[in-house]
Amino acid sequence: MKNVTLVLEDGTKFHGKSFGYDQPVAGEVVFNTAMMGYPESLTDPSYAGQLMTLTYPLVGNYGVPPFTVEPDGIATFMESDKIYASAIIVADYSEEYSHWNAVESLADWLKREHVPGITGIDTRQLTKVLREHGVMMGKILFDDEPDNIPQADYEGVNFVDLVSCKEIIRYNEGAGKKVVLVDCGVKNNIIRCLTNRGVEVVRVPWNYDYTSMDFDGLFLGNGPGDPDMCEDAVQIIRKQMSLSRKPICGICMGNQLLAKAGGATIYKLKYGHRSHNQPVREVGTNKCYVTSQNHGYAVDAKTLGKDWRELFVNMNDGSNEGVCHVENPWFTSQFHPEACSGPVDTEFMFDRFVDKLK
Ligand SMILES: NC(=O)CC[C@H](N)C(=O)O
Repeated sequence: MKNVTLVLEDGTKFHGKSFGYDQPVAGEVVFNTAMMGYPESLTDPSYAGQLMTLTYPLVGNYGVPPFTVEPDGIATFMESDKIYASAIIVADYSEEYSHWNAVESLADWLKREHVPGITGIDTRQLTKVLREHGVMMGKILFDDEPDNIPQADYEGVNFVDLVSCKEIIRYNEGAGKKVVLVDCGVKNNIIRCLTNRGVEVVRVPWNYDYTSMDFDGLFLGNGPGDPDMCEDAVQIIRKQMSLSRKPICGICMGNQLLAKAGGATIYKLKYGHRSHNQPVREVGTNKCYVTSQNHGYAVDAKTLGKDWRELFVNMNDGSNEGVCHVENPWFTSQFHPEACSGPVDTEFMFDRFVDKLK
């Protein structure tokens, strides 16, 4: 195992060992406090451009599931077709693994996909630094090589364009109600949650103009990076809202894009929400849900358009967790009701949406 150093933008250094692909890398350093779910998180396209730190200390002990594909072309156990995170940072990589569904080790998977992984990092201390300073850019450097990689850019990069599908993909063709799914970097479980409810899904590229297509509802998926880079998608949503009252639902990036289309502005959170235990209250009720999250930006609820209101609020920091239109069936969540990984308490969001299609 080669010696490596994680160098943060402010000069803070953490020393560790490489257990993945031996290659220096730069990106936005973020932390996730979930206790499990590394196969799902690594393949979540929303992690593109990020070095993913896990605070749970023991990682790798349940290995990696196989990349089998279902008849509709979707991976059975993964959230997309490859690893999207730029690297993984852990405290204690477990070389031994054991799980009924594991076919390889995390190290072998990272090497095969050319993704760096480092271990021996005090990830809880690293997280404290990120929480105090705010999210930072960083580099993983090999101690026996000079630092010859540029610092990465995060803000100002259109990651959605890099990860979105390039052509229309159809699932459950002819099944019944037809849903246009805007792919900003959509996770497979959003597609599964829709097709399992008997709807046809037409997955379109993030900037595709679907407004003249024949469909029953619009679904705006998750995706990486700054939502302000997705102005084209916002314009198309606005056009759709001016044409019809068809149901619209959105998740994460989808919340941000719909809120933007309704007039709201977005800001960057100090250090993002990435975990399985974010408490969220449904506005106007005493119902609190435990949710899975992965986002670095948030909707500024004070700027919501006049016919819009907050649907969910984060009980830790009061940030927005979803919006809805006061009259039309347009509603979203900032959290991930599809979970994968994480709690499934809020899967009812898909039921609410499919119900509205009728
Ligand atoms: N998972 C997502 O869709 C994240 C949305 C956006 N990229 C953010 O970080 O806030």
